[in-house]
Amino acid sequence: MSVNPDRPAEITPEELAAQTALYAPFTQAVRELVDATIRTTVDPATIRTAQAEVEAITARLREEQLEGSLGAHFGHGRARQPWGNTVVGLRNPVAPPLRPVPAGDREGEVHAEVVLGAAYEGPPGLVHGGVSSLLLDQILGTAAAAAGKPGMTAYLNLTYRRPTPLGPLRVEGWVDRSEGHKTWARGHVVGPDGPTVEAEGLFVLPRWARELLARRGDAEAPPAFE
Ligand SMILES: CCCCCCCCCCCCCC(=O)SCCNC(=O)CCNC(=O)[C@H](O)C(C)(C)COP(=O)(O)OP(=O)(O)OC[C@H]1O[C@@H](n2cnc3c(N)ncnc32)[C@H](O)[C@@H]1OP(=O)(O)O
Repeated sequence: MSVNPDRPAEITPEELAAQTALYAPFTQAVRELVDATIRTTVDPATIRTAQAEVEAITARLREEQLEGSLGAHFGHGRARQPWGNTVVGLRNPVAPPLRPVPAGDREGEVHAEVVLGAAYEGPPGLVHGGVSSLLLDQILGTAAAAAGKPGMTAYLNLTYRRPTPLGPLRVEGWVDRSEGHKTWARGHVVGPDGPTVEAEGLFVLPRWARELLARRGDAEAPPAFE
């Protein structure tokens, strides 16, 4: 986790809400810019003008910025905000974003509705296989964390049953079983015609985290990432 000494790790729910209201629409606007960049058919002069405008905005934003990545150092209580995360990050325009919510009745089960547009294309008109893997890694990890057994991905096995079309999709994850610090999770991407990609993965609470918890006498669980 990266730490920015200028920003407090503990912020109030009100400050969290204010930052969410500020950054969520800004990030969405940049996401729209990416989609428009891919799909625009305007004339060459307009492209050059737009490029200069985008470069000017980038320069303005770089006048003040963090060193390194955003990390997940701030939040309220035990909840940390992974706002730079490439799948769920509220401040990351690369994130589709995925918004997993508790669902179903399997252990740790979480679902996320998502619309993947032109930015996530692999084969023409279809979702890139690596993007499906990205979403499944996150949702399986979230399921493990939701079950109170957070961990890092040790392995992730994927079976691509059929092509995944761009457009509206659902991503589901749940815990299959666990033994101590090891949790096996399963999940799939569901398209208009049913599951397209299936995943099975192992999530391990790393040795350093286990040792940290042992030093604290197991009094405190690992941080929860919202
Ligand atoms: C701090 C937690 C973070 C929580 C984040 C929640 C956010 C949710 C969303 C995030 C979603 C996004 C998620 C991401 O993107 S996570 C980013 C992608 N993943 C990584 O970068 C992980 C890199 N690898 C490691 O850090 C360590 O190797 C891990 C953590 C995996 C093991 O750790 P560590 O080296 O310290 O522990 P250990 O050596 O004592 O091994 C422990 C046990 O595990 C067994 N084993 C290990 N590897 C394998 C394997 N490949 N197959 C089968 N078994 C395996 C091993 O045999 C042993 O078993 P046992 O002898 O005890 O029975």
